[in-house]
Amino acid sequence: MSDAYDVLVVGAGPAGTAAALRAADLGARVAVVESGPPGGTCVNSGCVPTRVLAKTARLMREVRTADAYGISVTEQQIDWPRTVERVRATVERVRGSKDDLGRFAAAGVDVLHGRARFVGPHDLVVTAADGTTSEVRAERVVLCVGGHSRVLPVPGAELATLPEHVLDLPELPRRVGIIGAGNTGAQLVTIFNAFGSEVTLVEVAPRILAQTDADVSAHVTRAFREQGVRVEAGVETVTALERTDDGIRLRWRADGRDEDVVVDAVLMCAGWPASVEGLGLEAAGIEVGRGRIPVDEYLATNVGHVYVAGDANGTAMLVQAANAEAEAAARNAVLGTTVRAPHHLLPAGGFTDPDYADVGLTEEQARERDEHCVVALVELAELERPVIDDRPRGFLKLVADRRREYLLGAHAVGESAVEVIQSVTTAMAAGVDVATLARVEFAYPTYTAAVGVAARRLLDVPAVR
Ligand SMILES: Cc1cc2nc3c(=O)[nH]c(=O)nc-3n(C[C@H](O)[C@H](O)[C@H](O)COP(=O)(O)OP(=O)(O)OC[C@H]3O[C@@H](n4cnc5c(N)ncnc54)[C@H](O)[C@@H]3O)c2cc1C
Ligand SMILES: NC(=O)c1ccc[n+]([C@@H]2O[C@H](COP(=O)([O-])OP(=O)(O)OC[C@H]3O[C@@H](n4cnc5c(N)ncnc54)[C@H](O)[C@@H]3O)[C@@H](O)[C@H]2O)c1
Repeated sequence: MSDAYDVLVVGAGPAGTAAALRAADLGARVAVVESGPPGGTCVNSGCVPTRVLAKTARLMREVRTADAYGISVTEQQIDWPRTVERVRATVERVRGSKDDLGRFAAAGVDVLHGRARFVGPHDLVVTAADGTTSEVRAERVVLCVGGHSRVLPVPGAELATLPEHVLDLPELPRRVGIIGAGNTGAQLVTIFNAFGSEVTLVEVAPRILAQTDADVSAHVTRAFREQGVRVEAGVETVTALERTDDGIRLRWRADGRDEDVVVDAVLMCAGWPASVEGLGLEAAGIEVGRGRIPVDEYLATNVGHVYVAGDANGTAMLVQAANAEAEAAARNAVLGTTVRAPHHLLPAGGFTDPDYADVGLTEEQARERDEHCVVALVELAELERPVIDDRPRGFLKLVADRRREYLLGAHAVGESAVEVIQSVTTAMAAGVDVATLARVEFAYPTYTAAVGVAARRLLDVPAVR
């Protein structure tokens, strides 16, 4: 005899947690199945640990320049076991403060610990860690299974460390090879560079952070190179990893030549396919795409009663997207399929050195739609705060329509880039026009003041300083 639910949610990361709580809130009988600790990639091996490492990296950089402020610090060295301990303790604290299990209990959501697998369109089997199984039946299913790092099909791939296992490195590697310069790879560059490791970054796309605005990507590339990082973008492919006497040889081909570097650790950050292995999608007739579970605009799969929210549908792999999609998927699952996936404004950024962030269209995308769109760029060095803080490098770029009325996108690189972009996002979400934004007073001295200067520049109004 199997338990029966109105809605079964698979996965308790950001998407699954939001979907289960919303579905329960709408009156459904809900269960969530999770094979690991609650919080998913974000809390346990993604955003949270990476953010703590980014803060550690920031502290290292600050300590290196402390002398200029008259602060003498004699030894700057990473104690890797203590760093790892700190990260793990913070993950615990975040899990505690989120208290997902407590929130599930309060909302009446049943939690089934184990791995879920479809055995029919409405039937799943949950296998617990001790091997015991239970059967579950559900009217509707919301898959929030997230993803995992892609392992490249190259000889020696097993020698690489995946980003989710970085904390398992036995010691701080003196030399690090990083494959892939998406958000994960770029953040790990900054972390290990600040920790004193020699870093080589290998990327197949013509530029690093290929999804960001081209000027942002160029700025971060320049900064990485100045910091001593070897940046190899536009390579043909990584060909092999080989064990050597004193490390791992990372081989790749570029411009028809074989290149290599010997390092102590290779971090493989080459993509993030959906976790569909062992999920039994075929038993439910659910189609799988390349590394993702395809959905329509309502987040429904080809099997109408199964929805996918979060990383697993491969649209926008960010916590903010997971939350918004989960809300829509839960409503569709409980109330009928009427709500479209909300993907309009998604601010995002990376905690590198320098930070970068964006929202909306890149300049390139905006020009493809209308070559007469208007762009204003403010260098951070034009403002006082970045100069005061010794952080004068970077910029904010605003992209507006040809009538200079509405913002289409914003791109920032430099100190506090993510927070600056968040303010622009708030204005965009509220439909604030450029003229209104240009009249807003910004507190002095702040990085966000760049928004006002850029808005005035879009209107060709000289900045008063
Ligand atoms: C290194 C790194 C840093 C990141 N930093 C940021 C950041 O700063 N900001 C940001 O917005 N995003 C960041 N992300 C992305 C963010 O982590 C994801 O977008 C987010 O976690 C997606 O949530 P999700 O619920 O879709 O999937 P996940 O968080 O991956 O959760 C999926 C859950 O499903 C469970 N599961 C899978 N299969 C099954 C099954 N068959 N049965 C039961 N349970 C199952 C898994 O155990 C997991 O707990 C980062 C990602 C990485 C890798
Ligand atoms: N701060 C953040 O918001 C944050 C941080 C980390 C990850 N994430 C999200 O998580 C998801 C996964 O990120 P990711 O960076 O792990 O994956 P990704 O898919 O975004 O980037 C992978 C990179 O690896 C490169 N690559 C692929 N094959 C390669 C090869 N053979 N050799 C060299 N390079 C190769 C790709 O061109 C790409 O640039 C993304 O959607 C990302 O936005 C977000």
